Amino acid sequence: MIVVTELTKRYGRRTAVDRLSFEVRPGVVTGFLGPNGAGKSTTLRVLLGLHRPTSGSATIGGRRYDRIRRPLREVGAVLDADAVHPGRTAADHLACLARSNGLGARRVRDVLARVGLTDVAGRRVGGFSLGMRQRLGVAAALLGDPAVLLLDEPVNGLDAAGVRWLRSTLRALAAEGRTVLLSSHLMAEVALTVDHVLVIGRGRLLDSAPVAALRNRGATDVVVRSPRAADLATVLTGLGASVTPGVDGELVVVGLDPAVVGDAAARAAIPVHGLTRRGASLEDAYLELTGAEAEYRNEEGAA
Ligand SMILES: Nc1ncnc2c1ncn2[C@@H]1O[C@H](COP(=O)(O)OP(=O)(O)OP(=O)(O)O)[C@@H](O)[C@H]1O
Repeated sequence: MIVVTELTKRYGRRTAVDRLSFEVRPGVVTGFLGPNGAGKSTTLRVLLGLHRPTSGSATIGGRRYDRIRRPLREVGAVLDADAVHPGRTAADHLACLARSNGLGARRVRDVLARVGLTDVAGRRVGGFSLGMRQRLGVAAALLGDPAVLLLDEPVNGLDAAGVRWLRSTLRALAAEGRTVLLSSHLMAEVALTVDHVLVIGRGRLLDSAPVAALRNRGATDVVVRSPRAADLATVLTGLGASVTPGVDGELVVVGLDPAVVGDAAARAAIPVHGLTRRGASLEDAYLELTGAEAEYRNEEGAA
């Protein structure tokens, strides 16, 4: 469990994090979202004891990071995929970390296997692709078998296979009861990976919600296809919907649930060949939340 309470962090006159409070629960993957400069990395750095808070607190398992006796066994972090000496092999890098944290060689083998790097364990990290370096970062974070995982922009630069791998790995780690928090500035990047999102802007919490709730918040359309589209349009308009005809007998219906559309077609004996809810994208909901922040930044950029 991660608990951030009234956390403020200032760098000189710039307030990076502004009285931020939130909790991250175990068992689910939580996304920490916000536009560039929103304060995500700063918050993670405070959580990891790399920066001191100006005020407020940030704890992991009830303790500040610097009070945790064996940090690697409590919290694993993936901050920067390039923070590994390029001349070292993957196995050496992990073995060194394990030794300095009192962990056995067995753990190195286990985490290499878990992230699928066993076959390249003896290769120098300098020759690794970004995806392989990200895997190595996750392996290092898992060395101490921690209950909490923090990942800063882990999806950045990964290809489709890498994203899929990360998604299933993080989901599996959460399913084991771990607390998993990953940051991103793009909703689309993490929409399929996270269960819950914390959205921040200008250092403040804008929202904390399950992804499903955020998805349902925006307006939704129903797309229905029928060989008698014109008749169906008349029926649906009669029920108060706004109906826009598309191609191939498709109608875009606003103002009715899919069930109501299907039932109305059945009552009128109009065949339906397709019926789908087209949700406002999560990205839309996210942009709406962070819109004011983006405007502020654009003005700042223009100035
Ligand atoms: N060490 C620092 N010294 C001064 N200002 C900093 C420092 N670190 C961050 N900031 C400022 O604090 C604000 C928040 O930055 P932070 O890196 O936490 O945002 P972020 O949400 O992680 O952004 P990004 O998605 O771009 O990584 C920004 O305005 C940034 O310029």
